[in-house]
Amino acid sequence: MTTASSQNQADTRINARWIIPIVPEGTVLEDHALILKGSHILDLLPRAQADRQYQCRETLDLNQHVVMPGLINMHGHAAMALFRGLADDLPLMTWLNDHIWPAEQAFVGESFILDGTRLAMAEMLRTGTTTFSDMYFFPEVAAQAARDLGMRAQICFPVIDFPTAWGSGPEEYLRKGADLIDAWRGDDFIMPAIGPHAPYTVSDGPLSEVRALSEATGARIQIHLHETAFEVSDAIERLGQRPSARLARAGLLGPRSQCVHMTQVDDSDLALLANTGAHVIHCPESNLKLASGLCPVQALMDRGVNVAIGTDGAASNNDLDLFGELASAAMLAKVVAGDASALSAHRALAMATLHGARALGREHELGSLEAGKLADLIAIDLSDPFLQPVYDPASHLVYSHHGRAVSHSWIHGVPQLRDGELTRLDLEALMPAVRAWRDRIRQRNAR
Ligand SMILES: CSC[C@H]1O[C@@H](n2cnc3c(O)ncnc32)[C@H](O)[C@@H]1O
Ligand SMILES: [Zn+2]
Repeated sequence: MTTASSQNQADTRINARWIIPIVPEGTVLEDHALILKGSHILDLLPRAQADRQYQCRETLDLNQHVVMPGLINMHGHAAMALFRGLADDLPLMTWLNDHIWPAEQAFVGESFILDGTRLAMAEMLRTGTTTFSDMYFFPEVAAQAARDLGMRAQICFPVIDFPTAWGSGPEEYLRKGADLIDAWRGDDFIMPAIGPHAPYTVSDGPLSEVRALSEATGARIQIHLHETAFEVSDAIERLGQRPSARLARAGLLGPRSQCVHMTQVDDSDLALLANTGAHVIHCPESNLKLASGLCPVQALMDRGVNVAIGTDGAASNNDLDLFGELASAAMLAKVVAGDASALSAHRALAMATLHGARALGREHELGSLEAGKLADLIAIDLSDPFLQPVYDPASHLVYSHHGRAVSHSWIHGVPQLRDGELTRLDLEALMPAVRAWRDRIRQRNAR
């Protein structure tokens, strides 16, 4: 007989209709319980066994829900949420040169970053993201905002050849960035990283400083790479080599590198990525909207390249719902590979969780529901009539679902979303600031 005193003590027990732990891939557990203690997952086991083994402070019955690891949005520019819908239906270089960079020059500053990042974090939390990667100006402000809220974030400080509101050029960016890395060393939530913008905006000198800083500190490097065919053909014409080859020669491709977009991939690129252990971050909706191109996800995975997923900024997507991104990714992968079995629903879910954790170098503690890992998880309510009947919850999560059905989330064991309501961020209180930015930005555009 089990007595209360022989039971293990824990904080939270979640009884879920389905649990998709991601590891082993393809698994759907029914009528299991997840046990949380402090910031970690203590156990994942059948409910009857949990009754015998654990006494928990609180128990949550999620009988119409799927529980899975929190999503990891591996690429974005969070504060660009304030530029959502500002410049649509344009190709990348026109969008950047004629619209986005002038708007950033006019408006980006500390308060823009704080308000925009908070708006983006609210949307990401509401749609199931628990960890995000950001590459934007005033990264110290974004880092503090994420830490204050309790979201996990890789914060990539920008390196770009021209002056911006954040600094006068690469030398200052790298100096401030090294301080950022020092400031957050050892933090569980904030992972400072280096964000050289793209091969066409960062020259060889700063690129070699980026490599040196990454080698000295272990910081990851995230870069927009092979986003368009023009980027590649222009580099071949001007420099006589593909951007991927230039980065490899500069020592920038390796297990700490995250290459964002990769819509142009030939055999030499495949070999470079596979041989160096660099990660690819796929942003399907941004690639579609800017007509940039299509990433050959299945071919990359077949060669053993780790492919994670990101939304990019809300100005080129135009939302931060990673579940929507997964639907786009899964369907595009099939067309690109000419194979309906490419990027299955379960593999897509792994791409948004475990593969992101791998790119961050935190696969041992994030990205799957396993005892000993951090308690970053979400619940999705599948009771909606238009999600019936349920044969395989993974199918609905990827093909039939949108992020608004996410009902609960925990990060580091702390509840962030309860019955669809954010617990630690007052979205209503943020709205006046968002409207004020809209008015200012609209006024300038009307001139
Ligand atoms: C130097 S901070 C980041 C910089 O990148 C710009 N940006 C946003 N989306 C994209 C994209 O898809 N490709 C290239 N650059 C992008 C953003 O506006 C910032 O200026
Ligand atoms: Zn981007």
